Amino acid sequence: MTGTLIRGAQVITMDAATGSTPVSRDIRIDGGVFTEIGTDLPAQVGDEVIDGTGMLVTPGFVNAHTHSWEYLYKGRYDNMPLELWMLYAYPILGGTPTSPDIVRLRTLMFAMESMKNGVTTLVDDVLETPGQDLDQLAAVAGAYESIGIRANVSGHVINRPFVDTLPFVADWLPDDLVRQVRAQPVLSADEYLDYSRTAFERHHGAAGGRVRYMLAPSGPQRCTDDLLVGATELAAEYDAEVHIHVLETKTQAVTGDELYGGQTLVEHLDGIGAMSERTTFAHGIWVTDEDIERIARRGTSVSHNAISNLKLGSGVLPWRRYHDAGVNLGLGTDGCSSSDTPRLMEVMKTAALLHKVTEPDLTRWSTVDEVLRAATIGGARSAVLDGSVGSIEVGKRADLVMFDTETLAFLPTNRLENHLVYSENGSSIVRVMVDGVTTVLDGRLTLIDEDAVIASFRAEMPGIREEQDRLDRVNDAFAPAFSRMYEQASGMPTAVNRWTGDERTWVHQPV
Ligand SMILES: Nc1nc2[nH]cnc2c(=O)[nH]1
Repeated sequence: MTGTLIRGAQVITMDAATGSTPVSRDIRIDGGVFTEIGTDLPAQVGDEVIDGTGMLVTPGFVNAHTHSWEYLYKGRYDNMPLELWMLYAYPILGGTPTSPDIVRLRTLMFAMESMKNGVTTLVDDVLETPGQDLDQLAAVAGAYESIGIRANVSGHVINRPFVDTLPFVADWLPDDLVRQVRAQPVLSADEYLDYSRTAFERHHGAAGGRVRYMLAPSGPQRCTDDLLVGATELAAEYDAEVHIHVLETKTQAVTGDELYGGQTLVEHLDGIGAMSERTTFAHGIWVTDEDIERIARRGTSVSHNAISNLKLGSGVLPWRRYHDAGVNLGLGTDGCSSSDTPRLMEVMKTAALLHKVTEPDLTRWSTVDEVLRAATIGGARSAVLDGSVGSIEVGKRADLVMFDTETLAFLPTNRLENHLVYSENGSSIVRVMVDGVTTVLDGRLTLIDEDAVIASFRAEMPGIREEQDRLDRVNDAFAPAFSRMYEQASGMPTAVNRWTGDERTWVHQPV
């Protein structure tokens, strides 16, 4: 067999000509790339021919921001704002190291659920134990190699004491607890960059380019400036993504005032040279108009993580203002502890609905076209950078999702693109391809034994749960201080809703 020919499908190409409007096309794939797209294409000798009648084919979806390790805590926490939730989900005094076996299993579980939902590329900001264990990173990268998905893996790092990355909290905590937290080891910038160089050499471009390493300073207020600048420079050397959480919560906006003398976190990052077209900001909710202009000017992308932002009560990203400024947006699920799902289609639907509530002027509501763009080429541009994925065009990597439209979700097939975003949840997916290889067929993974993975994962879960219960009890000691800090920060004016004086109005309300 040489190539694959998909005949007579409805195709959302996301190319410049037809965008998100379905058109009838044949698609030929060879050597992992789309080689021909047209009508009445002849099959070549040895081609596998797939009947596309009644099928909708889209580019593979890109999850532009997630944390695979949180798969273990799906459904575990609820009704906590980010700062309190992070205390539990990211144990402040450090968790126990996780074995590479568990890392591999949880990554596979996460990737299985992602890919069955049409995700062909994901940006996995993996948090590992302090010290950044390369064996764990190898387990994550290896899992993605074996399951056939395209992935960026990090390198997530916090290198300032956690209590100093948040406003006020140290004031509320007993001194001995603050001392304990400050005594925790943190990586120096050089240690992180050395680790990252090794990770680049081992993983960047593995599996024919499918697996890439990225740098992931957790947030400007969580990292030293030399680490942020060093990461930006190293990313340029390896042409890799730099992934940073920025202005997810009002508390973080207050932090900017406290740490950077009234500068916003975006101003600070720009001022030290830590923003470029390789940078993606995760969240980007509490931004000023000027921040958005800076983001546009630097060509930095933003990942919109609508469901996680709702679940943690963080706020709503200013979708229309980003579009007005021409900022490239992707969509992300965030981790399964703050969103409970790696299914990007849920984020697509939420993003399409949410911004109809936040914008009173209906000409400024979110559209299906914008959502599909963010879920495909927008996310791809932020993650893969070189334009080789994200749309169905000749020469691009052959990542696609095929939906059966003769299903309850798609019938009566009025406008397929609307059904895709508003009616379908992944249940009509019959095939997923990455690099021209079928990775999901009729609801089953093709490259790994998913039943065996699930069985092993289930066997590990009781021990994992017990350890997390123990850590929760340790972290309970910090919770009251974190709650008070959250309340205090929430009540404060911030850079994004500052009193303007003359006009006597509040400006830039994010919702
Ligand atoms: N939502 C969210 N998840 C995280 N995981 C690690 N850091 C963060 C963060 O800042 N926000």
